[in-house]
Amino acid sequence: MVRPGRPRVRSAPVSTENHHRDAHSAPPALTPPPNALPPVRHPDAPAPGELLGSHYDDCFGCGGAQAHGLHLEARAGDGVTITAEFTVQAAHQGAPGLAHGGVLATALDETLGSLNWLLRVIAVTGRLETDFVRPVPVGTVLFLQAEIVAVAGRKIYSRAVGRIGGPEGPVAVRAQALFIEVKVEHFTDNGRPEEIRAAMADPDQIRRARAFEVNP
Ligand SMILES: CCCCCCCC/C=C\CCCCCCCC(=O)SCCNC(=O)CCNC(=O)[C@H](O)C(C)(C)COP(=O)(O)OP(=O)(O)OC[C@H]1O[C@@H](n2cnc3c(N)ncnc32)[C@H](O)[C@@H]1OP(=O)(O)O
Repeated sequence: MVRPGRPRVRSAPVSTENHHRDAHSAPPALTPPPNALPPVRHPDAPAPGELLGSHYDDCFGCGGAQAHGLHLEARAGDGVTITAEFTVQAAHQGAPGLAHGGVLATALDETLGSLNWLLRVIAVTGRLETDFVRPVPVGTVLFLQAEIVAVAGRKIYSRAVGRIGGPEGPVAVRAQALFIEVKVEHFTDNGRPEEIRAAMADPDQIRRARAFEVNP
């Protein structure tokens, strides 16, 4: 007799090969090609230890104007690395008392996005692969560390890790990513006109966009 309800799924053996992935075993789309080069820190990049500041006040990741945003603060590190922190708020829950996975992915995405500032390149996320290693309670300070691994033309290969509480805390999330360099027109051609108009009227925003544009 066939009973209605949830089908029984016999679980197949689970491969553990991806559990502790590093740059040497990245999936194909996230593996730098043979012609990739090491990243070069731009001479005008913020000094190690300097806060990067928000790239846009209304950014959900780093903007000050988003009440329920992450308010993530990123700081330049040595070489082409950054660190960042954000405190998981009640508005960021998925399960009771725990951070939503999408919010944690946002924190990784924002940290990796900020990292491109050290190259003085505007880039957007093409691919972001995230491992969720341990649950992150509300109230946690998530401490993120990110680095660019390699650059191939417009493609920027990077990775990040998020730890609970501080730089020595247990790993909660990891990510590998591919960012693609774009021109300012990526935003001006595609963004909703009212926000683009407001951004164009804001001298701070213009200055930030120009800083990217003069990239030699
Ligand atoms: C006054 C106004 C001023 C405004 C100025 C603002 C300044 C703001 C400053 C900083 C902003 C940073 C914001 C940070 C926020 C955090 C980061 C995010 O969340 S970003 C949002 C999420 N991401 C997207 O919305 C991308 C959507 N996707 C696209 O627009 C396109 O797909 C794009 C640009 C990524 C690529 O399109 P193509 O036409 O330009 O280039 P193709 O030829 O398709 O790709 C180039 C290469 O990349 C590979 N590629 C592209 N996507 C890939 C993927 N998903 N996986 C693997 N490879 C991929 C391709 O295979 C190709 O490789 P081969 O050159 O042939 O070797």
